[in-house]
Amino acid sequence: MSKEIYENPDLKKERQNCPFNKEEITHLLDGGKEKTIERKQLENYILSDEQLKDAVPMEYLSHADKYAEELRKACLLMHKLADSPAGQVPTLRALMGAGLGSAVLKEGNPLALHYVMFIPALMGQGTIDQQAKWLEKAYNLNMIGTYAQTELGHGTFLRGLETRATYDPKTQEFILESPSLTAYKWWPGSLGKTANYAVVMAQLYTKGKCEGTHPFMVQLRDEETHEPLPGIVNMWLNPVCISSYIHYGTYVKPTNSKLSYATMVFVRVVVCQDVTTNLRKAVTIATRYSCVRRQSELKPGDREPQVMDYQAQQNKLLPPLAATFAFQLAADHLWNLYHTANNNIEQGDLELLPDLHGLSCALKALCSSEAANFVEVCRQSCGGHGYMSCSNFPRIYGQVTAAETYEGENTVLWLQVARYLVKTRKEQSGGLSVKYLIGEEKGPKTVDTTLEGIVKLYRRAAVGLVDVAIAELDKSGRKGEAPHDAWNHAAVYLIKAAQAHARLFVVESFVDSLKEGKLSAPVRTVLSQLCELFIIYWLLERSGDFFLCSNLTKQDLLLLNSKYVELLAAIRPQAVNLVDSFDLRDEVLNSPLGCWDGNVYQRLFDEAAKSPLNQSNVHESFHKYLKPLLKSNL
Ligand SMILES: CC/C=C\C/C=C\C/C=C\C/C=C\C/C=C\CCCC(=O)SCCNC(=O)CCNC(=O)[C@H](O)C(C)(C)COP(=O)(O)OP(=O)(O)OC[C@H]1O[C@@H](n2cnc3c(N)ncnc32)[C@H](O)[C@@H]1OP(=O)(O)O
Ligand SMILES: Cc1cc2nc3c(=O)[nH]c(=O)nc-3n(C[C@H](O)[C@H](O)[C@H](O)COP(=O)(O)OP(=O)(O)OC[C@H]3O[C@@H](n4cnc5c(N)ncnc54)[C@H](O)[C@@H]3O)c2cc1C
Repeated sequence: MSKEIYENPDLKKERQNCPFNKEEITHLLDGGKEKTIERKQLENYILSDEQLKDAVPMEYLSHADKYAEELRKACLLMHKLADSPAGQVPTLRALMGAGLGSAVLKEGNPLALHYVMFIPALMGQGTIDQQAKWLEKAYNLNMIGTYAQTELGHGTFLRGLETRATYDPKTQEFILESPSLTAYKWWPGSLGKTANYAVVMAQLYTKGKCEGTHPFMVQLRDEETHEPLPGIVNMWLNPVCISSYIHYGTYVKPTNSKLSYATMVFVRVVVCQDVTTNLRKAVTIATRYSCVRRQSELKPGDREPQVMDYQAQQNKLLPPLAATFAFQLAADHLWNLYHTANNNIEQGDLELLPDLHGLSCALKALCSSEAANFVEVCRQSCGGHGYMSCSNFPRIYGQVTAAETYEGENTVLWLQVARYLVKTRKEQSGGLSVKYLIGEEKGPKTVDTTLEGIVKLYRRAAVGLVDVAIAELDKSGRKGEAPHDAWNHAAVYLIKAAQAHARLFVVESFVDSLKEGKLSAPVRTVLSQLCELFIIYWLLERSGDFFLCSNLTKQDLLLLNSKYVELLAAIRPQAVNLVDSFDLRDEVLNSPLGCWDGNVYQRLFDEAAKSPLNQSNVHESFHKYLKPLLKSNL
């Protein structure tokens, strides 16, 4: 007799009469039906392996045991690569990020940097000969690498890195040294115990002149014993410069000194997708839980309502739900730009490099900061149970908020974006994503609150805030301030302009994707509602920017507020169906609050029972500490 599959009755009701085809949205997010089939096959292949399951919850292991357990599984995953039904690269991409990878490696992947930065650095900056020598070794895992750039004293200011690589023309060797404590490489993932090689970013000195930061391949540990090589702590020998800038002792300048920063651009691009995956997990957990959880009294005398029926809860969860689509579509556009720019750069055409740098900084800073804020809202929307470690919100939040710092601290990246915007606006020249800055904004300044009218408002704010920042810079200049002081004193305006640019890109990506996409009418309807909700939400959150830069009136704002709450009510009935469309397996969500069946309370109880403290009625510490205290009559 087949066991009746439990489904929480409220969730069951939420799923009845779904007006759109969930699979159509799943395919849209996966990149097509074939990609969905491939993903599901890969998930089955990985998640069915009993050796990849945790015997005990990771939170109850020691630091060293956590490391060992994650390394065991990471190595097992690499052995499974060869037989993966999805092929090596799609499998690696799935295993490195917040999706399938985090379902197995909950504390992090000790081999992530090898694939996310070490190999991309070789591919992006190594010469053909160097790639021939190292790439096969790296792909075959005959070496494990990391990307060692950040030092104790410097992470942001790369021109201030202290590690030096001095070229000795006599021996044709580079001598790498960390001249001070603050020069010690600090933070690189896998550097502590896992990697035996590293791409080390160091200041290149040749003929007594500093030529700036360059990447060097350095062996860290003996390939057999894994012991650190002699002098590894403060002196590294035999590094090799990864790039072809030293010809017979003479330094040959690269076509663009920033090409050595290319690896960071790649990670900024993939981070946008990764934080979006984490946000999808958080929204799914919070939405399903909010339809299972019944609390308080909405209508006097009635049964306790689903907390999702409170407008306040819809206001918490539906904007992040909409954001998952907005960020995914924007990240897809950025990924396409990355490939176009990279192909051009390989042909020596660097024209798109500033656009790629500007946009990757903007989107990485926006998606990571917005996702971190939204994940925290999702956590809070689940009350006390959202605070539990087993809810998975603490881990999801930790992963997303880290992305606000790594790969370029967000504030610093916003200022990079502002530099690019001010230059484009002043020089009236620029590439893809800043066309709106070239020439004057055309059309009437009157406001219409249609979708197109709202997009025009975003464009006005993006242009207007750049002009406000430029006016501040010019004002400081007229007062005789040096450019660097004027820049520092305009930072608040510059960052606002950068953020408005990033929001415009996301809004236009969302709107354009709906225009271009081949969608069924029901899917187009629900995605259009999400799009309109999201762009009004952001406008209401940042209304000051729009008042400053357009003819937006109080009446317009009141109208948009009404439209916003109408959209909350319109989307509410489809919230569970929309998160079901993400097709995130319970193992990927890894949360008793978000499971498909909604059996929340039993799962919470089962999780609590796993705690070592719940294996006995009285813990031994009672007799050691508490009992003596109780008897001490203080
Ligand atoms: C197989 C796997 C595939 C996929 C993976 C799947 C999932 C992965 C998911 C997630 C990732 C998983 C794990 C990742 C975990 C951890 C990774 C984190 C690793 C790190 O943190 S590595 C260290 C990162 N560090 C930084 O980012 C440092 C930030 N600082 C800088 O970048 C620079 O200092 C700076 C840009 C802030 C300033 O540099 P500068 O002072 O040299 O330049 P200026 O400001 O003076 O500008 C001069 C000029 O140069 C232009 N410029 C600057 N940077 C770039 C660039 N990168 N590209 C192009 N152009 C650049 C700038 O615009 C100026 O131009 P202008 O014309 O003169 O104005
Ligand atoms: C989880 C994680 C993983 C990491 N992995 C790696 C890795 O694998 N390899 C690696 O090399 N590094 C790695 N890092 C380091 C990371 O790249 C740096 O922490 C990051 O670049 C920020 O630099 P910082 O720590 O020096 O911060 P700082 O730049 O010192 O930031 C401190 C404050 O100073 C402000 N600030 C700095 N410069 C400016 C400016 N010009 N204008 C205005 N404000 C400014 C910042 O906004 C911030 O508020 C990792 C970090 C984390 C958190």
